[in-house]
Amino acid sequence: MGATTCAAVEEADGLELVARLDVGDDVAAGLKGADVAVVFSVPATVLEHVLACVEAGVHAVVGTTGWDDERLAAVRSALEGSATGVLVAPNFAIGAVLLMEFAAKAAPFFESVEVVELHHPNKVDAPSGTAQHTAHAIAEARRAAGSAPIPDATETGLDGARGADVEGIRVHAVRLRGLVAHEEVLLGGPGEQLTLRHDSFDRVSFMPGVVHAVRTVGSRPGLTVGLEHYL
Ligand SMILES: NC(=O)C1=CN([C@@H]2O[C@H](COP(=O)(O)OP(=O)(O)OC[C@H]3O[C@@H](n4cnc5c(N)ncnc54)[C@H](OP(=O)(O)O)[C@@H]3O)[C@@H](O)[C@H]2O)C=CC1
Ligand SMILES: O=C(O)C1=N[C@H](C(=O)O)C[C@H](O)C1
Repeated sequence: MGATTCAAVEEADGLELVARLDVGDDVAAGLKGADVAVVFSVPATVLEHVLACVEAGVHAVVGTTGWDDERLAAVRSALEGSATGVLVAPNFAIGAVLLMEFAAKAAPFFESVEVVELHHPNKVDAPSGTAQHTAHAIAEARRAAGSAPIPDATETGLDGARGADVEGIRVHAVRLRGLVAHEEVLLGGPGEQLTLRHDSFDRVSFMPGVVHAVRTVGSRPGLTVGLEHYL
């Protein structure tokens, strides 16, 4: 993602690539002269990198996954009283953002909803950040609508066979050579099924969203989670 992002920024009107940082580089020194940093590193170091951006007053567009409430709270707290903006977006593909919105809209109308994410086998985290964001959006929509719990989604007694439980939504992770990044949301009711699917066949699919975020983050102080808030 780092290399694809650098190429996209170099091609984008009005943007200038001022540095590329990799493992071992001095992040604080690399941020000098930058307005915005784009972060696609690894879950283990992403918080440290984002806090370095906040400390330097550099806006951050963050694609790295593996976030939890505690780490997001640390970013929020570092940003208090600051004009700096941070966007943490689990997926920059416009189609994936729309899939999440469509899934949340449809979720209260079906008895059962499950999420299947499918990725290349080099992915280090599971379930994907996108699948977790999707499950949270579905759970929130069902709560708001007063939907009943999904049958057979919690306390199944079938550990390892029914995927992860994310807020009462079952999320399944497939890792397969040849795949890039894909997600399906399956919604079932008596006698019918709705399937929503998004496929990223190439990493260029994330670039329009990344470039839009780079152009927008400076006008959005504080922490934003999800590209949908910038569209
Ligand atoms: N939000 C979105 O739309 C997308 C998000 N992602 C997420 O982005 C992240 C990166 O994905 P991807 O590019 O495929 O993964 P890669 O493994 O290809 O890249 C990770 C990069 O981080 C570097 N890195 C590792 N440790 C450090 C460190 N301590 N400091 C700085 N850099 C480090 C790696 O360097 P080296 O190779 O030298 O180890 C590598 O260049 C993942 O969390 C993934 O889920 C991916 C695609 C889209
Ligand atoms: O690691 C990946 O490749 C991807 N990671 C993100 C995620 O975890 O959701 C976004 C996309 O699915 C590609």
